Amino acid sequence: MTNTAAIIGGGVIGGGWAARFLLNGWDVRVFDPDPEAERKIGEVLDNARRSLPGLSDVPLPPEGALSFHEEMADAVQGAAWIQESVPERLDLKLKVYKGLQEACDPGAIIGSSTSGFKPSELQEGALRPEQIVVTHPFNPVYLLPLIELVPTGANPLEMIERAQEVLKSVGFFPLHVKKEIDAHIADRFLEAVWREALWLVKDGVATTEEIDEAIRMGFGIRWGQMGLFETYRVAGGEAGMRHFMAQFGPALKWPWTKLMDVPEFTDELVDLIADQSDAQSGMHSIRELERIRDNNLVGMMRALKAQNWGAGAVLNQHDALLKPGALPSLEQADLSQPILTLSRAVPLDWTDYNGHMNEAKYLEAFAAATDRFMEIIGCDMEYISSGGSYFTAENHIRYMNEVHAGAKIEVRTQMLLGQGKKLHVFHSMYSGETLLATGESFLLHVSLETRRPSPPSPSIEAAMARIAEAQAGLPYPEGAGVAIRKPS
Ligand SMILES: NC(=O)C1=CN([C@@H]2O[C@H](COP(=O)(O)OP(=O)(O)OC[C@H]3O[C@@H](n4cnc5c(N)ncnc54)[C@H](O)[C@@H]3O)[C@@H](O)[C@H]2O)C=CC1
Ligand SMILES: C[N+](C)(C)CC(=O)CC(=O)[O-]
Repeated sequence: MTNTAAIIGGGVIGGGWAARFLLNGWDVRVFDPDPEAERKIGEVLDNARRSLPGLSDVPLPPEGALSFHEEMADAVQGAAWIQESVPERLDLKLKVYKGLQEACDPGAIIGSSTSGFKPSELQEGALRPEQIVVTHPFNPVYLLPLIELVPTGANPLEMIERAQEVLKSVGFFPLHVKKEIDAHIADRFLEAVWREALWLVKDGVATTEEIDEAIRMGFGIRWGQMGLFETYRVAGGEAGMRHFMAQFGPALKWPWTKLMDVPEFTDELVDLIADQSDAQSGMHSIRELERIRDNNLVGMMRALKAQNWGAGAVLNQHDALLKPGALPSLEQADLSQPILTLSRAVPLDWTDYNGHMNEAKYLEAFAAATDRFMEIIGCDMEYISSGGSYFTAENHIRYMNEVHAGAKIEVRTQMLLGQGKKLHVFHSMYSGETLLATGESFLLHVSLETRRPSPPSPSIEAAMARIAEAQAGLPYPEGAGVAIRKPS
């Protein structure tokens, strides 16, 4: 079966699924009766294209093909994954499964984005209940990794494992919810917080803005990296969770929450909340807020990536899945040409107030290209842990063209000198055929013990000699060896 996904319902969530699959190389076929669906998905895709590819430090596969279909039966033909994201109404979802199961491949996985229905409710009366499973995502689906994967006993183990594999392959973190329950796991928390927040506004204790500050200035950031239990374990000090529970256990019986005591959802309450929300955020359009949200999420997730923690660890695992074949080794590269040493998309957090990639990030990209060149000649992590490495002695960057978030960039590296302890490389950065910048670096091989220059291993010498011989015919690059001229 090809990597084809069918998206049934292309609103906020279906659009996010479409973007996630497309940008990970899947063909996507959409069915949505809304005449505006194509435009709406286009806008979600614009957001996804600027934010998702740069989350990876390796290139994503080439984008898949997107098509829109007038008939649901046509959209699901040949699809390995069918994602249902129609409005949260059980009768509508059941009707949709009936129609699509008559036309789809019996081996295809049918995932439902339902926020709260149990999978057994979705499977009831279905032609093939074993095909249907809850795959509950989080908005924005193209950035957030969590999928609550909720099967029932009707779903074969093989299908659950295949679903996990597909979800991981497009960068998700499938959380297998082993016991079905209304609203799964995460939405139960969101409901509890939402309910309490409605009370606080209704009773005039806090405005919508004050509640948002209470979340984002404190526990919201903390939750994003450690969740609830690990955070509270740390809050218990050296005695950990037991001490935390002893200290705060009694508070559970104090009037700290109203919980199931739901405020009456009157027009007055809706007006109060909506008016406060307009006063808080009405100066931004929804598209602007989506972009602000995406900028922040990308920055936070890439910070977690550097720590290899939480959502950041999931991103690293996805990079590892994509990595094979991304950059050539010494044996694979055409050594007679500058060697491909970096291929990636510009991350959102590399852009600045001028709306383009910041000057400092060119050095970050060239430094990554130098690291890759070191790996190619044999100065990899294993070699470095044996005590040898390179230190950079000098860099010179020329900026020629600007580049924006999401654009694919490549760096090709020519070795100008690789002899003894000296390594002199010239990097050229491209977006397509456009030369964006050049970066020239001079490095010295060092002993990490003495911190002084030292000769490299014979195998590094040999690799450099091979490249020097192969690249001997290349012209000396225009721009190499130059510096900023004295103003005349
Ligand atoms: N919006 C959110 O924050 C989240 C929503 N969900 C769930 O995702 C599902 C979809 O929600 P949203 O995308 O927010 O709703 P939405 O209203 O933005 O999109 C629903 C789409 O389904 C289309 N549709 C209606 N009937 C259809 C049919 N018979 N066949 C195909 N398409 C049809 C509509 O035209 C619309 O484009 C719901 O089950 C919801 O609970 C899950 C996670 C988060
Ligand atoms: C509000 N909601 C129940 C639709 C939320 C979700 O289902 C998940 C999310 O993205 O917050």
